[in-house]
Amino acid sequence: MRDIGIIGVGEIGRAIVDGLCDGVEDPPRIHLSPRGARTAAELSERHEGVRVCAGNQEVVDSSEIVVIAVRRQDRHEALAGLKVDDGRIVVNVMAGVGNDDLRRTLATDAPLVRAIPLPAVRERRSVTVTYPSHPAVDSLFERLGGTLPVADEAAFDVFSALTGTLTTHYAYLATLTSWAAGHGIPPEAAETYVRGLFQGVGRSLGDGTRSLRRLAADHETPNGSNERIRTTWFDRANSEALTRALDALLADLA
Ligand SMILES: NC(=O)C1=CN([C@@H]2O[C@H](COP(=O)(O)OP(=O)(O)OC[C@H]3O[C@@H](n4cnc5c(N)ncnc54)[C@H](OP(=O)(O)O)[C@@H]3O)[C@@H](O)[C@H]2O)C=CC1
Repeated sequence: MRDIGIIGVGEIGRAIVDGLCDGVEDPPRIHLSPRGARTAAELSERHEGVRVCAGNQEVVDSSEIVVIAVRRQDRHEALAGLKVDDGRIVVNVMAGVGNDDLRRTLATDAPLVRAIPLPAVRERRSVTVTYPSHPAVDSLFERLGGTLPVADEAAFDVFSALTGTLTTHYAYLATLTSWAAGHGIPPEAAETYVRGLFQGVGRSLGDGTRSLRRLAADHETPNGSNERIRTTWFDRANSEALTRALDALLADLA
């Protein structure tokens, strides 16, 4: 696919453009919506094949694949009245917006594919969940780190809920850092140390030969400090609270 359009040029729109273009020998032509003007202008200056359109209809008319990346609450304003003929392929990255909902808004018979690109598509290092599988869309996300097509929209929503846990992970690390700083460790030293510790965790996650339970056990001395924090803080009540929060998120996404 040579022509890709993006309606909604914010965080995730920008990550997709950078992933498709940065250091790529033969990048696609990319057509951006005018809103998010500063980001759109910056991207079109930085990448040769990227241009800003006069309006959202021009994005659609110029593109074989159109990525919809506005916030959920902005979708009607952004999309109502657009004409999307059946020959285009629409990629819906809006969290919590099902394809039925989007089809009503766009009133089109064009193929609609849901996708969950994450910011790491910028470095082409993130696997993108898609539903339903479509060869052109799957090959687009292959270029950005990989594609994981799933069997139905219910499975898609489960993966979508999982992606809602990322910033909690950063907040957890920030809390560890603040705790150490509260005990007199210079904040910078605390943060550098915590980042290093969990970069090690990231590397060990790359070892697919060990299950997550195995990795936890391998890092734990019986009756040691790790076992103590796991069993006294991440205890059954905490784990169940997390499960309930995920269930509630899933219910809202579905
Ligand atoms: N951030 C992430 O990691 C992920 C986000 N998503 C989904 O992607 C979507 C966008 O998220 P994110 O990039 O974080 O949000 P941002 O707020 O960063 O970007 C949304 C963009 O949409 C633009 N916009 C608003 N109204 C219109 C319109 N009428 N026509 C064209 N563009 C418009 C906004 O412009 P302006 O600034 O002028 O308002 C803004 O640039 C959401 O639905 C989210 O659920 C999905 C996966 C991951």
